[in-house]
Amino acid sequence: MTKLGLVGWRGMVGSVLMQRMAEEGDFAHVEPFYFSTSAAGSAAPAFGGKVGGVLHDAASIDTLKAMEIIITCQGGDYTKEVFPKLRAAGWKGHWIDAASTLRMADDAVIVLDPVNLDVIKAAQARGVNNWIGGNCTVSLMLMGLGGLFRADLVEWVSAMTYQAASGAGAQNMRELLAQMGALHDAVKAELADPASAILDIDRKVAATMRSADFPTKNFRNTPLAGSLIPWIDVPVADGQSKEEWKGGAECNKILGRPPFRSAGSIPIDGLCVRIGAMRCHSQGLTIKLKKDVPLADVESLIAAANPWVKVVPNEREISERELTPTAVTGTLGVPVGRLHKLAMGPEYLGAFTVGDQLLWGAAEPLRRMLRILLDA
Ligand SMILES: NC(=O)C1=CN([C@@H]2O[C@H](COP(=O)(O)OP(=O)(O)OC[C@H]3O[C@@H](n4cnc5c(N)ncnc54)[C@H](OP(=O)(O)O)[C@@H]3O)[C@@H](O)[C@H]2O)C=CC1
Ligand SMILES: N[C@@H](CC(=O)OP(=O)(O)O)C(=O)O
Repeated sequence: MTKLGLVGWRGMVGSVLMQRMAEEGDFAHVEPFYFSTSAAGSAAPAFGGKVGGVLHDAASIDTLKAMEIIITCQGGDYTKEVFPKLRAAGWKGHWIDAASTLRMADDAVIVLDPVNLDVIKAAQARGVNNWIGGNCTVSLMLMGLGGLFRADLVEWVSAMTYQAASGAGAQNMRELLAQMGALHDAVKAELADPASAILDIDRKVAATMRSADFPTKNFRNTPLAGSLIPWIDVPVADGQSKEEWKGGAECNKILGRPPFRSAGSIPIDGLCVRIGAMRCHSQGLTIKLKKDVPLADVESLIAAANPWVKVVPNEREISERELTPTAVTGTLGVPVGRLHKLAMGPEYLGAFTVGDQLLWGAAEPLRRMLRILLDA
């Protein structure tokens, strides 16, 4: 039975991964070894009905070296610290990682098999053994639009994102809820009085958001509830944030295209914005098609690309019901809607897509890569 090392299994992404592995019966195919950066020696969990013994030290290269496959959701600092030492010690096993650290490395593949199984298979044949999950926004956009890329119809894409608090981490999700609670508390009495003036309520809400007591530590001192944050991650070149840069860089790599901004790559760019959703990222997309393709054909191509994408008719009621974070959260479905040709011309397509940032955005591509390796 394949020895599988699990690192970061109790974090937010790791917990979603464990839940999905249990649901899909993946533990039946492996001998799991659980690692910890904080509690080595304590009892390991028993996901999938398999008792895992004790927690191993996630910094122990000797123990990690005995694994045939390691999946880590521990984060980039862990990868930076441990991965080079493990390879330097001669470890030849498969490394599956949620962190961005190794994504653009030449000897690593960004995995999203419903979109790039061909790239994964070719890499397996070359002996690649570093398999990295893509950025959540990127993976969710490609799950939605994969059919158009596969048909080579996309000249460029502009993605305007509406990213959930979960992308910033578990503490940020908590802080968003604390902010919502603080805003409600500030105007509770006025809300209970139907005769109160809405502009007084609004003034109090704005004052609460701007007050020094408002809980904003995790969001870099910026309120999110009742507002938004038009910057995600650090600045990079050309006026972009790193999250925006990942759109172009990672999409092209996932699709097996030349590097972003070089000949043959697809320009993909836009603005990434944090909003007060819990764990679903949404994206408003402008797509320049290579030619005028009838809308019905566009819809068929999108719908046929994978079993999880679903075209939502461009109608008000169904869009309000099915094309929202509330409808999608906790599911593997990737609805794509608002599909219509834009006023700029018949090659310009408007679209809106929503996806769970912790499932297809993080855990699911890793889980599926594990199965590809186990089934090889
Ligand atoms: N959040 C996201 O949207 C995405 C994250 N990623 C990547 O995954 C990495 C992990 O992200 P995420 O899961 O959000 O990180 P978490 O902070 O939830 O978990 C990371 C680690 O923190 C330790 N930890 C300390 N206190 C707790 C606690 N109270 N509950 C659970 N774990 C705790 C655990 O390590 P230990 O058990 O060893 O103590 C855990 O494995 C990120 O750094 C990023 O690289 C990738 C895609 C999306
Ligand atoms: N940066 C993403 C989440 C994330 O972890 O991305 P990456 O895996 O590329 O570091 C967000 O804030 O929504």
